[in-house]
Amino acid sequence: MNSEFDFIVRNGNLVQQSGVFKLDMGIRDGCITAIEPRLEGGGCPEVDAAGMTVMPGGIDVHVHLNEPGMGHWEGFRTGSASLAAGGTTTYADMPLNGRPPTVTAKTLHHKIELAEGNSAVDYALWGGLMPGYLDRLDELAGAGAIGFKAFMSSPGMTGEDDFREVDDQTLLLGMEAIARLGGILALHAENEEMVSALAEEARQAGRTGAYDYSASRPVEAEVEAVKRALTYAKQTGCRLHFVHMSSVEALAVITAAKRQGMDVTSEVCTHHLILTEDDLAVIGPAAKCAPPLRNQAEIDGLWEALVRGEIDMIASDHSPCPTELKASENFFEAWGGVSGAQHRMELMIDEAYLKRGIPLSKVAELLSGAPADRFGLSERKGRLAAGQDADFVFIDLEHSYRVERAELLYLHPHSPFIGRGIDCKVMATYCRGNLVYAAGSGVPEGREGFFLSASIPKTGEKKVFG
Ligand SMILES: NC(=O)NC(NC(N)=O)C(=O)[O-]
Ligand SMILES: [Zn+2]
Ligand SMILES: [Zn+2]
Repeated sequence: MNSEFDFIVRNGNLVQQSGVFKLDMGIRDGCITAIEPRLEGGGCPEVDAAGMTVMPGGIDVHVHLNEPGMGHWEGFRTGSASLAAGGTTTYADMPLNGRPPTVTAKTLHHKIELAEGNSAVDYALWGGLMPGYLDRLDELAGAGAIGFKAFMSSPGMTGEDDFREVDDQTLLLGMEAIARLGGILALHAENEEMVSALAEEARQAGRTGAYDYSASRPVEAEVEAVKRALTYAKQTGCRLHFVHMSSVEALAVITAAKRQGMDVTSEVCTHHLILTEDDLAVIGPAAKCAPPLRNQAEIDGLWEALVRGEIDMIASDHSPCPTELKASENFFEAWGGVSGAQHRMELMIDEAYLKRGIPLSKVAELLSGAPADRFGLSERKGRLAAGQDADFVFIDLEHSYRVERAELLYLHPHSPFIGRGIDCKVMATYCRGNLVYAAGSGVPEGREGFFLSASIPKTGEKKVFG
């Protein structure tokens, strides 16, 4: 064999920033080294992608895989397998629900050890900002955290050493420190006093159904938290990323801040774009999350904002738990978090492209390109282009199917999307040129996912990988 490539992907419909084009892709040493209408083979193996839509590997910057300590909820093996099956080739794991949370360099390094040999795809790690750990932000940055995450409302775990929300002072000082490091602070933005008071009131009155839960976490709680965080960011110069935005009003506040020149981005989750509180009432606690599912008018508004370019990226916020914790009749008791890692890309292609006519190139930016840019991964990840890692996904746009429990690769196979029809399917996922998922055969045993270490730059500089 005499070829400049290890293999060629032939005749796929490649989703690129400027549109979708029928092209060949040459792969060598895990990278895309050429993209052209017709590549000379020279005898190397070829993968026939005719009829397939080829998306850049998905980048999901918001998942909770729960190791160490909580691997019985979800771990790197099962969580990363579900991501691979969903077309995600890079994920960023949140600093909580593991025990201990990722708030020191030592705990971050321990996570890397646990992921080693178990992660089907590449990954980055968030470090946590919480009270009492302000002086650990430097070491987390040094250990390669992709950014920092804080909760403005309770994260829902009650152990003494568990991750907990920031008080205003920690938030402000944390932003000061993170700005100095040139990092980004990701925020779960809900006003804790409002949501805990409303929850208490509802529980006391015995109002514990789906609509009662949603009403206990109103849009105002989100808007207030976003405004407060932006005030501190203005004072400190800290870059912000708002996770799982659920309301048009909060997004509008973020858009206004961007127009003033603030360095801030927003993420919206698949479930907030697709499911309503009426769905929560029908599906049950499998669809319980915080902020909660809202109504159809809010969803329509979110889609309009997405079309206007006011949503920067889509994440799953995969927050798994044992299925028993989703069984309670009382919506305040059940675990808050949606298992959604496996369907982010399919659902977005189905809803955004097939149903709403949003171009695939735009969908790919929301799923891959924009998160890569924002979190310093775009030298290697995020787009189908020569010089990038060979992370790509074959999508069959002709394949309709229904989500079934038996096909979920989560440790605990529940999802609010069970029973939902989807009009496209991930047929194969490649990470750095390796096949990490194929419909029919699943995820191979060998796990070669890499840790993507972000050395946090001074503001304005580019990140480099370790
Ligand atoms: N402890 C959690 O995993 N919380 C998560 N739960 C949700 N979203 O319901 C989150 O991201 O806030
Ligand atoms: Zn959150
Ligand atoms: Zn989360």
